[in-house]
Amino acid sequence: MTTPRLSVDGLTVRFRLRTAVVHAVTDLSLTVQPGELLAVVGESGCGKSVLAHTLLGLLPRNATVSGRAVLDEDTSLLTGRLTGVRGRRVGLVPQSPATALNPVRTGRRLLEETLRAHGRPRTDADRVAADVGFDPIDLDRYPHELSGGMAQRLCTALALAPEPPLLIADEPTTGLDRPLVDHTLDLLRRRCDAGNTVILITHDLTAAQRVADRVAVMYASRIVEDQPTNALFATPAHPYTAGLLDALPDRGFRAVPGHPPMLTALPAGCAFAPRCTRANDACATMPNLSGPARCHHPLIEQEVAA
Ligand SMILES: Nc1ncnc2c1ncn2[C@@H]1O[C@H](COP(=O)(O)OP(=O)(O)OP(=O)(O)O)[C@@H](O)[C@H]1O
Ligand code: NI
Repeated sequence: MTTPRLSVDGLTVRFRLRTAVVHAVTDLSLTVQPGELLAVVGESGCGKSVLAHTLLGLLPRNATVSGRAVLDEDTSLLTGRLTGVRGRRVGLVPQSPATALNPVRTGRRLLEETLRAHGRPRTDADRVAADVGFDPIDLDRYPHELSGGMAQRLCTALALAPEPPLLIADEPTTGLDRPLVDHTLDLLRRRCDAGNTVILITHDLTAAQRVADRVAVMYASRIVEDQPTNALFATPAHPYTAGLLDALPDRGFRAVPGHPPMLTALPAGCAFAPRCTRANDACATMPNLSGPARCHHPLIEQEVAA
């Protein structure tokens, strides 16, 4: 099975509530090549998990989706009929492992069922568990007998068991100690080095820096910057990206002042403008992508150095 390329084009997701519409993902485009590890970062509520669920066809009934998401040339992720294909080709490490695990099955049973469903021997269970740092002895426990970090690793093992060429890992290191965080990140990196594709959703920029080839920064439902990892950390172009980097412990520890806007009431122009020290009248209209960033006045290299 060759690894597909993922192309997302103009993806837009809305949720209808009784009195409002949530703009969860807006006009989002990206391409992930085979062997590439793309990190998607951004503050809580910016639409990262909705993006993941959309690619897996897991949206609730109050959602409407437009745009395109295609694996290879022929496999559209957004058509319900291709669920079987998707199940084998796209894996998800869910953000909330505790609620994702069937409570009446032991870890071993869950893992063996997944392996068998994908034509792999049950006897692989111990190895798949050990690979993610889950002690095979603990496979005989039920989900409620697992710590948050153990449930997290079991979910990672379940997502990897079918050996999906595209894995979307939504905050896969939550609840893990530093050594297990690094173990998980390195495991994802090795998958890419073997030719698979990974999308790592994380609020942890240090994690992204450690393993990602590219980083996409989301703000208020849109990608506002998309750059190779080294370039993004050395010369962020969007003021929001620069703000996220300034919040890192080794870079000044200054959080971006203010809060993201409500996704039910987004402004017509740049949604970051109210928090942006560079904002001016131009920001009342939505900026196009200029270079790597969607901004009317992106930072230039000299400013980043200053
Ligand atoms: N089923 C739904 N109905 C209405 N709104 C929803 C639904 N699912 C998600 N949302 C909203 O969509 C927005 C994006 O949520 P999402 O879970 O993608 O954020 P996130 O970037 O993953 O945040 P976090 O870092 O906290 O996980 C939020 O405002 C959320 O409340
Ligand atoms: Ni999320």
